[in-house]
Amino acid sequence: MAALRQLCRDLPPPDMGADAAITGHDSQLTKPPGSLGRLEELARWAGQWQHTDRPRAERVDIIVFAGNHGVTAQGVTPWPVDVTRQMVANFRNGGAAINQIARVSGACLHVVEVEDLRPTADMTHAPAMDEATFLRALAAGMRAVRPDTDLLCLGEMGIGNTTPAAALCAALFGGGGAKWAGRGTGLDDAGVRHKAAVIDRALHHHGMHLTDPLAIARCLGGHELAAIMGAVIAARYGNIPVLLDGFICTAAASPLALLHPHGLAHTRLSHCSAEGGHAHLAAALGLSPLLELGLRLGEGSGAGLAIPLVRSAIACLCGMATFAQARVSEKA
Ligand SMILES: O=C(O)c1ccc[n+]([C@@H]2O[C@H](COP(=O)([O-])O)[C@@H](O)[C@H]2O)c1
Ligand SMILES: Cc1cc2nc[nH]c2cc1C
Repeated sequence: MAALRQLCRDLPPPDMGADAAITGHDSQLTKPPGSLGRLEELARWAGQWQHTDRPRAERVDIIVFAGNHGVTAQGVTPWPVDVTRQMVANFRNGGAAINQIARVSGACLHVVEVEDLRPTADMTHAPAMDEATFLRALAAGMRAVRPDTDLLCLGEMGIGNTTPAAALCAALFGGGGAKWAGRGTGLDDAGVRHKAAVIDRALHHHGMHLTDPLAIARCLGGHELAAIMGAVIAARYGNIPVLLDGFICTAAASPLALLHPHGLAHTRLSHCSAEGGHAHLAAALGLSPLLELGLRLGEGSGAGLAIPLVRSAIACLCGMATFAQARVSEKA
């Protein structure tokens, strides 16, 4: 745990030389300054973290981390837990939404069954993971990041995982179960109230241990959430910008924001999920979503949909003519 904490404290900074070069080049391109809006910032972000003034998004990976959750014993999801394994098979057979989005976006999809889909402990009675399991799940996420990736999209699959995600948010940012519990895969109002009460019970059970972001991630998180955090850390050390997906994915990365003042600077939030807690979480982290499509699927779907935005941003930065090259007059 001490080594992990140090790794989080020592996260490398962006390349501000690349940033300055991109800003200079962008000002020469044949468009009114600022007219590409957030695309200009996206291209600069990619360059800062790839450490180059000519960023690329050719090799794009989408990794879906799958895991199961002991807290499903508390009736927090309307779906049977077997659906996690069944959906993993569906990903492998090409039949899920993310397979179609990955194909259209030109990304390579990888699926990782974290801890072989064994469930975590029920967080209302015990820490979801012991230290060894938490570190193993985190390391699985780190290993899944390929060093030659230009851009990494993260997603998850895990029946019941909106509950650990909401519990994590409540412990990290305050507000209790009622603020963070949402409908997930389709709970009704009574189901959401029950889920909020389950979260409050877990928070109460772990109360005295919940001051440290890593302890929170271990006691209230999940295997696939820990793996996502590992992947976000590995990407930072590997100079790979990251697109986060929905509520669970963002919650999984959140401990890093409290362990390092710029812990999530190499990430962008691809979209704002319809899961109620996601907008609260984006606000707490100061992240502004790229898309708002009413998605609440997970699987990395929102991250996959944002790939063309990053590609377009980079294509404009690297492919546009300058005023001099195109013989276009500059602003008077
Ligand atoms: O990405 C999101 O914001 C999101 C919001 C609601 C549900 N999900 C997906 O639904 C599953 C968890 O929902 P639940 O109701 O079983 O906790 C899990 O597989 C997630 O990928 C995902
Ligand atoms: C069918 C189904 C597909 C999913 N994909 C991500 N989470 C999911 C949850 C369910 C229930």
